Amino acid sequence: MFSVARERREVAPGAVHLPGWLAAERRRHLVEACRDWARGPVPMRHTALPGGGVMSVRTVCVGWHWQPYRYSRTADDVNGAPVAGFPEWLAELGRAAVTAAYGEHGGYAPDTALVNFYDSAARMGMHQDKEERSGAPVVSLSIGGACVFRFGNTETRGRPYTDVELLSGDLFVFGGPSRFAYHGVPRVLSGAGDPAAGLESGRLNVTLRETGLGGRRAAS
Ligand SMILES: O=C(O)CCC(=O)C(=O)O
Ligand SMILES: [Fe+2]
Repeated sequence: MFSVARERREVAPGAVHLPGWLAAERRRHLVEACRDWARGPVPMRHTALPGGGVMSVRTVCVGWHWQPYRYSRTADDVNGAPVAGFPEWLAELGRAAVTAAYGEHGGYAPDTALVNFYDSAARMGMHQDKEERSGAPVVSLSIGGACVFRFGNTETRGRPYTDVELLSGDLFVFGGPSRFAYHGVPRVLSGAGDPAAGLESGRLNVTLRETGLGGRRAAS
């Protein structure tokens, strides 16, 4: 079969795409962890938006709970439960990811993860990740069906932007001058999942961030 080589690419200054970074074993482990987090103490749900709608992706958070547009330790817009602890292995994975992107991790200490599940119809509009009080990079890990990831600029939701295809195992890190760039997922391209990683259908995306909000909550 003819295949197009996918290589490391700096999409914008500080925004790096590393195709196929997560090996099968790590993908499997991450899928299993996401399944555990989705079971509770806070269930995976469609986040309610202030305008009355809901997001099409389903989300569960680790370390800190994100709701539009703040972080808290309890899932006040879901069931009020304390969010699952942020495990050390996930922080280590984040440091390895930043090192892979930039050559060093600079003491990266992520303390929250947003786990998003996309079915074939789900999408995410252009937004900034800006509730964090830290300029540390965002680490984005994708597993499952391919999607179009749109990475833009820090000024507007519109052009210029670059559309990147994210496949299972891809890493995307955005920091430095790109940390507060608008980005989104205009469409999912495949509902195939990643059966080798234990994901039968859909797409999982995990973003790691430093909230800058205080001490880490240890996993129990
Ligand atoms: O699903 C993705 O690739 C991006 C997710 C995202 O931007 C977010 O959770 O803030
Ligand atoms: Fe985001």
